[in-house]
Amino acid sequence: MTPPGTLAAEQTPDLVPDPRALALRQVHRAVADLRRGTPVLLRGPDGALVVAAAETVGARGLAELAAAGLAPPVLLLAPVRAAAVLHRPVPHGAEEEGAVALRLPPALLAPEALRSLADPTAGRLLPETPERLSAPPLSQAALALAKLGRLLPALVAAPATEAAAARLALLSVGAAEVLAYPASAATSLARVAEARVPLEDAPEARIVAFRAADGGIEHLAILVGAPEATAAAGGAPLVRAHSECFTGDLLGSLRCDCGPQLRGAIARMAQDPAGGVLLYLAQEGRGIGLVNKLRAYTLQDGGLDTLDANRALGYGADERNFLVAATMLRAVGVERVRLLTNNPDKIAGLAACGIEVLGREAHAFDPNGVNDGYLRTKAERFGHIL
Ligand SMILES: Nc1nc2c(ncn2[C@@H]2O[C@H](COP(=O)(O)OP(=O)(O)OP(=O)(O)O)[C@@H](O)[C@H]2O)c(=O)[nH]1
Ligand SMILES: [Zn+2]
Repeated sequence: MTPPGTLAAEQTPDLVPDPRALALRQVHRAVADLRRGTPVLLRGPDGALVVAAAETVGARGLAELAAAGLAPPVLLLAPVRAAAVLHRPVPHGAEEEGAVALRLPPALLAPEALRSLADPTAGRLLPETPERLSAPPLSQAALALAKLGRLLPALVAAPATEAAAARLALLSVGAAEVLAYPASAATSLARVAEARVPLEDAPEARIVAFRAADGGIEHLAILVGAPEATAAAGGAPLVRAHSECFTGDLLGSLRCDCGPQLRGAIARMAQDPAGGVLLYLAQEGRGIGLVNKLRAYTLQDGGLDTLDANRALGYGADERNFLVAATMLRAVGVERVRLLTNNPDKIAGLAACGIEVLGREAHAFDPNGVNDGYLRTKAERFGHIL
């Protein structure tokens, strides 16, 4: 019987599940489980894989994984990280497959050893070098799930059945939903709050906050002057898609050029009669997250440049998603823009998402004596126009 004060399912016809909302919710929950060291089940068309993040899994998670798995677990790594662990060049065909599997002898099937295998900054010597196996189906979706959680893309994984995972109350998520998540979350962004916030460099500024249906972190649009009116009259305001940088934006880190770019963009928009929109995107570290950016900095102090450091962690050089920026621009009525950037990928990325980029305005600042190499790498390896 339905308890008093509640509704029976048949009395709430509006509660028909919305497949997209359900998929976002399930992926978000799976990410949270991985982040706290709990295994999850990834489902595909031809079977399922129980996975746990090498970075967070503890003894209990490993025991749950062993109990749910149909075979001994393996370690899934991104090809570049696997090459470093195996002391060999990137294994043949691994780049295309997107993942490499390694056998885990008992000495390596322990939380500390797994963290050393996952993290190139851990720097501990392993008791033995693992052996390469062929990557099981769903490996790529497993790495993608860890990346969504801004974890190192390194997972312990074993084939499993849905029944075994359900017995252990492990969460189950579809691989297709994981792969569709970034685009799906981006297009679900909606305005949730806004306020007038006069800024030192732009007294006429408003901040509009956006939230996606996944319940994840908010992105912000800073409207300087009257860009919406400019757009409504057919003009093109200045736009900057600025990825958040805690170290540069807030602390004034000298390792990058983000702080001057942020303040400089706002000041420039305040001087422009067309006004501007600064998108403050929660894509820290070009989409790898602050924790991994700090790891990348450690690797850079060891000699790698900003691009190779990302790859050594198992991430791509740039993991950002331009659909977030395009959706926000559309929501404030700005679809034709003059883009403040040196990065040609941003122009192409926004254009691919339907934003008309009428022109590019250079946004370079002099090197500060610390970020010289970083800026050089952006020009030489990312193709930045300086
Ligand atoms: N992974 C990583 N991210 C970094 C590093 N240095 C800065 N970042 C991040 O890079 C992002 C800054 O990029 P943006 O200024 O938005 O863009 P850009 O690609 O440099 O292009 P511009 O529009 O020309 O500035 C921020 O999220 C920073 O946290 C680094 O060494 N490694
Ligand atoms: Zn920065």
